[in-house]
Amino acid sequence: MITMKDIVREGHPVLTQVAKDVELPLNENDKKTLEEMLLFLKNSQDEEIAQKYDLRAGVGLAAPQLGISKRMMAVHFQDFDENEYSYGLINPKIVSHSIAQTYLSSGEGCLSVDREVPGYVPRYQKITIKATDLDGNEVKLKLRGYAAIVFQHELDHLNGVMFYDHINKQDPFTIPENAKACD
Ligand SMILES: OCN(O)CCCc1ccccc1
Ligand code: NI
Repeated sequence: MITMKDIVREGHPVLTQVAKDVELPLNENDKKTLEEMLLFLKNSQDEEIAQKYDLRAGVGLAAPQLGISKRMMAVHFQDFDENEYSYGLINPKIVSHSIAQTYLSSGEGCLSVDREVPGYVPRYQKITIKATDLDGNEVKLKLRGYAAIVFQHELDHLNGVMFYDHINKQDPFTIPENAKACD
């Protein structure tokens, strides 16, 4: 099972590389990795398992965070309206997005960053994503608010972008242009 020792931390070059497309159909190895990533997220949100294995709770994970520079990501979370999102996605891409932006007033963190980096992280308020899921099906997801934020955080990892790259250097808490807080 994946534990925190498998997660690379900032400074590792894989986190700033652009990950490569995954060959389809998914080979057994990539499929197993993506299933393990989804299981890690579920484990990290289970109080007992997280405590037993000292897991930091995560709502998403991208393959580069395991040192695997491939365009695969997993998400497992409920948004503020209790919609459930639990996916292993391959070669995800944003096919459209709003002009309007959003951000979490609490800022963001990252399992690959062992420090607080304060500041608002501006993100598109609405995005439409196309990807292939673990069963090999084409999925098209229309996301907004918190769900849009989580998916964009993971997609950034596939492009070697960290959440703090978006924080305004002059004033980390300046309200991003045409943005409304998500929470
Ligand atoms: O890449 C996943 N990760 O480092 C875990 C935290 C994910 C995350 C945290 C705050 C807002 C959006 C997404
Ligand atoms: Ni992250």
